[in-house]
Amino acid sequence: MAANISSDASVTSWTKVCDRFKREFGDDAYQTWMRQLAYNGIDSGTVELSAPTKFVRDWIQRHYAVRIQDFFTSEDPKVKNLAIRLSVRREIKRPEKESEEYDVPARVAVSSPPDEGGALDPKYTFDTFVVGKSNELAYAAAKRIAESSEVTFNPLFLHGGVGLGKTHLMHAIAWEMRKNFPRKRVAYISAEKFMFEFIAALRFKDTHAFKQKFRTLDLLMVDDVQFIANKESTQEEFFHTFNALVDNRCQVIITADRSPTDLEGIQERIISRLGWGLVADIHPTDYELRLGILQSKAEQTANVIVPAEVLEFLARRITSNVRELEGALNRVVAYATLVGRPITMDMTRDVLQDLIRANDRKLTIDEIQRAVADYFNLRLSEMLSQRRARNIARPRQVAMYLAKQLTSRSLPEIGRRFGGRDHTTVMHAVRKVEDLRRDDSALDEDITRLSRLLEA
Ligand SMILES: Nc1ncnc2c1ncn2[C@@H]1O[C@H](COP(=O)(O)OP(=O)(O)OP(=O)(O)O)[C@@H](O)[C@H]1O
Repeated sequence: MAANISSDASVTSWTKVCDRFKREFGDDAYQTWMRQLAYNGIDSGTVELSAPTKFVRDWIQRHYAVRIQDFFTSEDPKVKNLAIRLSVRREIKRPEKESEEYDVPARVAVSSPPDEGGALDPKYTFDTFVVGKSNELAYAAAKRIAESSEVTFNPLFLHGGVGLGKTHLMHAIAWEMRKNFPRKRVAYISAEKFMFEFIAALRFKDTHAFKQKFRTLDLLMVDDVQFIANKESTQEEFFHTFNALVDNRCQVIITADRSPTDLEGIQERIISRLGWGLVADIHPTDYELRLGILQSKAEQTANVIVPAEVLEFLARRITSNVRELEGALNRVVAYATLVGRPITMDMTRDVLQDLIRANDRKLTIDEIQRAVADYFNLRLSEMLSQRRARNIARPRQVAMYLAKQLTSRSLPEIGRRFGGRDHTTVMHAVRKVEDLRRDDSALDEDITRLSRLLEA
């Protein structure tokens, strides 16, 4: 514990930090989280705070600690670290299971109903969801649930990486259900909120109301179920809720960032149940889908024309996820609107410098070899062989050329990766292809297309 460190000046800093927190994150976050912290002072450049429970501490650590430290540093540049310790616990009566989850901020409402459509985002509908190879199964399953009065598969488990449209699809189902079956009780809740409500119910000894609320639904959607990993008692309740709903022929839809079998820290029996119905994976987007999504978003952007080459450029370069892709388009549109100039390629590159750099992925020689072999209908083994037939040697030279152009590998290294060839062979291939590109427009086009594919 820091000694003699809570001087008047540092207490004033704490007050200012609290004010800044409130301004940046709002009063709710302040009341729920920040107010739970006690300020102990600053010791050798480390701010010492204490939290009443591990849960609160971890939450603040994960969501707010970086900003809290920034606020302190801007008050006092000598602050270099932030330590949040657990304060001495007051005793509370615990439910059956020992778990870190029980202490919750008193403000979490016990009686609030699940979001029965109320908090749904009006932009997330089936109409605004662009379908491609990577998400067609998830889309079809979502549509089926929203349109049919029968439960055909239960649960629907949607999984995929961040920002690929899982939440969008859930909201779309809720909207559509509202339209098709207005009397059905549909609830959408994040697993995080489910946990909060459950903990609050325990705290206020109101688990009966909690159970009632969830077990009388026609459709329950739980987003980001990975959140309840290692939260034993929440899992317990989730499992019972889930079973009760399925037994009542109520549709359950779950999303997660990975497949049921890859979920860690979730009880085996839950994992096995999650896999009972339909498991639909949303894969990362391909170029065509990214372009389709951008075109659709650009059409919804009033008053600003986004040139096709800008959309193509974004679809090629921002590959991480749809949320980032959307963000990139929004940034360019906002900039153009602000400065009152039409959107151009130069402007786009300029505005998105950081994002483009972050998305620049390292292409490997192996990827190039596979792509070229595919493109020219060869087997990879043929490409790497010693055969000199023109239909094999030429693609091999093209692949070496692309490896030189698109990676930072040295000539000897590229040679080694092409069946142990000498660096002079690679040099010869690069020059040969450069010459051919000038004279052979068909080959030139092939190479342009291949580069695009590889860089997309
Ligand atoms: N196929 C699509 N068509 C149109 N918009 C999409 C599509 N996929 C994703 N989006 C948009 O991308 C953004 C991120 O999607 P969403 O929030 O649904 O992702 P998520 O998979 O739930 O991510 P997370 O795991 O981070 O919660 C949203 O604005 C959504 O509308």
